[in-house]
Amino acid sequence: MRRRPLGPLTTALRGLGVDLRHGAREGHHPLTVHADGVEGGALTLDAGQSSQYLTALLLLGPLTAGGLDITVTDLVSEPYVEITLAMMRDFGAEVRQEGRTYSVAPTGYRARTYAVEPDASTASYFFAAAALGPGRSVTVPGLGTGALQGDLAFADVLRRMGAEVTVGAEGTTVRSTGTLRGLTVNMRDISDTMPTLAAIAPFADGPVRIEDVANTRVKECDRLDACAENLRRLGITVRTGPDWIEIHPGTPTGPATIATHGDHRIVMSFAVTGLRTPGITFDDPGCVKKTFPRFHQVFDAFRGAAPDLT
Ligand SMILES: O=C(O)C1=C[C@@H](OP(=O)(O)O)[C@@H](O)[C@H](O)C1
Ligand SMILES: C=C(OP(=O)(O)O)C(=O)O
Repeated sequence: MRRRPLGPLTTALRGLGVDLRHGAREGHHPLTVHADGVEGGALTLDAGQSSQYLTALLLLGPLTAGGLDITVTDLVSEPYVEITLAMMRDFGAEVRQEGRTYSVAPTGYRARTYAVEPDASTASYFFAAAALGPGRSVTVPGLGTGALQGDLAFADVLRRMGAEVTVGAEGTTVRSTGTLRGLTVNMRDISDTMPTLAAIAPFADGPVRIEDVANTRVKECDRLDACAENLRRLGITVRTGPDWIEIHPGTPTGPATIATHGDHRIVMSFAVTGLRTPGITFDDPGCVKKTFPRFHQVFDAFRGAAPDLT
């Protein structure tokens, strides 16, 4: 967490009169906030490195005294803004959007019962495993046409690669067709699934090039470098640039220990590679606890399960 850049959010909060002090390095955790409510007002924000600067401020908006007007100059991971706005409205917030300006009224929130969708980012590992085949199909119920999460679009990427994908009102099914094509894909909106795609990319019949994912370099680890490092350990040819990765077809070869860098998504992604690569182990398998503490048990059961899994 100490590596993660927070500067734009810090600047915005200080501009709103919040007394925020960083404990070690300016613009990084840890931090201390002394506050007695926030008056609100207008601000300009660069969310080109993380949508979480914007969503944090949006969530604050209803709780300010006078409301917030936030004008965004750049933005990544836009579906996370959409899901935040939808959920805020479900809890009684009023947000207007005109172009790149979000105006949040000081309504407060109303408590209610709320059903949380199954996690689409986590589903990506099982969808990717289904696309790898052979003869596999995976259905995730409760994650279908009405889903709010942008990461469900990962299923569209698998469709472009040749998998059979059905998104219905009740859920989503991915089925292998025996074909996995290479492609060039922009993952700016769905970058948490970049490692999932990288991990199955060697099995495609042509290069897989993933573009516009610079912000994956400032996640739990530098995910572009971590994917490249681990694919190379498995004997795969990989090229990377500031915001892209290109993975060439090949047969990943173990045994190999995946360098996880403490990142849950690196473990879960390379577990999918492990379905077709004997001898993959992890230097820190337990780091999946961030989002999926029982991942290894569930994935082992999946590995041995019937080919049609719900
Ligand atoms: O709002 C959120 O919970 C998230 C927003 C995205 O982050 P960035 O906008 O920082 O890319 C996403 O990658 C992250 O996993 C979760
Ligand atoms: C929460 C995640 O990402 P971030 O570190 O961007 O919050 C995640 O990868 O699940």
